[in-house]
Amino acid sequence: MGRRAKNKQGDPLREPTEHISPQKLGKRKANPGSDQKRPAKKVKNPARPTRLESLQENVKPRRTGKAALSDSEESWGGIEEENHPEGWDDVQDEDAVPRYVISCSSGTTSHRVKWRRSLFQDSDVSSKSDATSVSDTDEEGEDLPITASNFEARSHALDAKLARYAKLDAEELQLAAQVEADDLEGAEDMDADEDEVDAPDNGTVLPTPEERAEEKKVGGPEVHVVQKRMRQCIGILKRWKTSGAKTGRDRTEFVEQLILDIASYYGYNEYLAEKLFQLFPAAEAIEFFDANEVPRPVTIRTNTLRTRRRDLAQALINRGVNLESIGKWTNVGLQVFESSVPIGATPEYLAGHYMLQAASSFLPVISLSPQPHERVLDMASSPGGKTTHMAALMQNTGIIFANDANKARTKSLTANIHRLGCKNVVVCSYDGREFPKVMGGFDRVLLDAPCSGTGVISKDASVKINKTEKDFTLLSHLQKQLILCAIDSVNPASKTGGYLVYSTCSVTIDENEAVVDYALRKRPNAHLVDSGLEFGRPGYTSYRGKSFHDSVKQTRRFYPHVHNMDGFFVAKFRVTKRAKQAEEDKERSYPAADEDVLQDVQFDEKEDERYIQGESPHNHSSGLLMNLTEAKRRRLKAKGLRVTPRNHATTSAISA
Ligand SMILES: C[S@@+](CC[C@H](N)C(=O)[O-])C[C@H]1O[C@@H](n2cnc3c(N)ncnc32)[C@H](O)[C@@H]1O
Repeated sequence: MGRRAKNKQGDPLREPTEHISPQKLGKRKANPGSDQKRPAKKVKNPARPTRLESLQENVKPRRTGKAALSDSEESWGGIEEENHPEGWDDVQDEDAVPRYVISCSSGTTSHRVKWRRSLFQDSDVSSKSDATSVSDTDEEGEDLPITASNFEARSHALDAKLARYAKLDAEELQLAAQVEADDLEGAEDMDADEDEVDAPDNGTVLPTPEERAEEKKVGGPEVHVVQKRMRQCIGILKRWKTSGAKTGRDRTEFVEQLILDIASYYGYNEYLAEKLFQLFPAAEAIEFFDANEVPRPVTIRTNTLRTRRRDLAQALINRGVNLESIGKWTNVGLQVFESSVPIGATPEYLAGHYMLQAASSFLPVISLSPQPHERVLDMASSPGGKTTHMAALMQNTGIIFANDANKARTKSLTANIHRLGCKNVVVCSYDGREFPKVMGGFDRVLLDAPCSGTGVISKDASVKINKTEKDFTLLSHLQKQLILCAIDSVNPASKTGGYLVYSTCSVTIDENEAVVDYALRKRPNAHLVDSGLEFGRPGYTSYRGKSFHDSVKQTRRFYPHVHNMDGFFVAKFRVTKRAKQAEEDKERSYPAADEDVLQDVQFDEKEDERYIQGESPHNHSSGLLMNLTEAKRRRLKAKGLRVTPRNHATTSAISA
C-alpha cells in the first residue's frame, strides 16, 4: 500500500511518470521532459474552503505536533504493508505478520488536497488543514516522562484534548453536512470555476481516427496528451447544456473518449472504468478515481472489552504514536498519523486492546447496534473485525454466531476472537445460503457480503483489472440469495431487535441498491429503516433507467473522495412477520410454530402435561401438542442443544 502510494501521489500534471503504475508505463509513453503549462485557475471565494480543503468530512486533518513530519514529505508513503489482506478484508488477518510501520507521513488533508489538485488544481493552492491545524506542542508537560505523580494530570490533559477535538469534530461535521448538502444540490456545478480549461468549443478535442490508430500503434497516448484531453472533455461536458452544440459532436463521443482515457490513465479495464464513471458527474468521477490512488488513513478500533479509548490513546502516545480520535460519530476509533513502532505488533495490540480496522468497517456494526444478551448472526464474518466489535457492544453477553463459508478464513477469525477476549462467539462454517435451515430466530443479523471490492481499490489495485461483467453478475446473484436467507434468519418477534444490516465494501449499484431492492420485492415483511448513521450519501432510487423502491434512499453510501474512507454501503432492515403468518397468528391467537417466532413461543407446561397424560394424538389438541413439541425441539436445536430424535419424542409422549 505504502510503496504503491508513494509512487502515485505526485501531481500528475507536474510529474507524470510518478503517477503511472508499471502496468500503465508499459502501455503508454511517459514524457518526463514535458514542461507543459497548466491552465490558470480562478481563485475561489477564499472565505469558503473548497469541499476537500474544508475537511475530511469524517476523518480529520492531522494536527501538527512535535512528532509530526514535514508536510512537504510525500504523503503516507511509508506505511509498509508487507502482506496486505485480500480484497474483502478491512481488518488485519491475525495470521499475517504484523505489518504496519508508519515511517513517514503527511496529513491526510494534505494528501487529499494533493490528489484533489492532481488533475485540476494549481500548485499554489495550500492545504487549509495546515493553516487551521492545532498545535499539540502546547500541551502541558507533554514532553515529560509519565510518572506516578504526573499520571493523573496527564490523563486529565488528554481528556481535555479529546474534548477539544470532539468540539472541533462537531464543527467539522456541521460544515461537512453543509458541504454535502451543497454537493447534492448541484454536483454538476461543483468547482465550476476550475473548469475554465483550455477546451476549444469544437470537436478538435477528440482524436481523429488516424490519431487514435497512431496512439494505439505506439502503445497508447502520451501521458500529457491524456491529461489535457481528460480536462478538456470534462470542461466540455460540464458546459454541455449551454455550448455543447457548438462542438458539432455527440455528447456520447466525449463521454466515451473520457472513459477510454480514464481507463488508460488510472489503469482500469474499460468495463470497470465505465461502470464506476457512471456513478458520478464527470468531474466528481475524476475525484473518485484520484482518491483510489491514495491510501486511506490508518485507523484502529479500541477493544472496549479490554481497555478504554483514553487509556489506549495514552499508552500508544507513550510509545511514540501520533494519533487522535477519528470523529464524533465513533467513540472507539483512533486515527494513527505516525508511529515509530509497528502498529500491528505493539504490546497493546498483542494484548488485544485494539483492532487495526478501516473506519468504514465500524459503520455496519454501529447501524446494527447489537444489544447485550441478544442472539446475533454474523453471516460472513472472517476475519472478524465486525464480529469482535459486536461482541464488545454486547459486553460479552448473549451469543454471536460468527459464520464464514471459507473454513480457512475462520482461522484468522478465531485468532482475532481470542486475542480480543470475546467470550460470546461461536464460530461456524456454513454457506450463508444454508441459513436459516441450520439456525434461525436471531435478534439481529449482519450480512457483510462478499463483494467486488470496488470501494477498497486503494488497498487492492488488482480490482482495477480483475473484475469483469461476469464477476458482477455472479456476485450480485450470490448477494441476492444471501440477503433473502439473512432476512429469513431474523426473528420478527424479537423483543429487542428484529433487524438485518446488509453491507458491502463496494460502490456499484448491482451489489447494493439492486440487491436491496430485490430483497424488498421478494420479502414484503422486510422494510428499510433509518441506518442510524449520521453521515453518508443516500442510496440511489433511480439509476440509468432503473428505479428502486423509494425507501432505498434510507441506505447510505460512503466514498473515498467524499468521506476519506473506503467506499462502503450500508442498508438496515426491520423484519416483521410475514402477512400470512401474522394473519394465522391472529386467527389462532397463538403464534405459528414457525422457526421465525420460536423464540417467543410460550409453553404452558400444565397444558402439555395434560396432553402427555393421555389425549389422543389424532385429535386437534394433540396436533397442538405435536406442534409445540416440535417447536420446542427446534428451539433447542437452534440453540445448539441436543434434542431427542423426533420418533422417540412422539412415541414417549404417546406411550406415557
Ligand atoms: C467482506 S468479507 C467479511 C469481512 C468481515 N465481516 C469482517 O468484518 O472482518 C466477506 C466474507 O464472506 C465470505 N463468504 C463468501 N461467500 C460466502 C457464502 N456463500 N456464505 C458465507 N460466507 C461467504 C468470505 O469468505 C469472506 O470472508
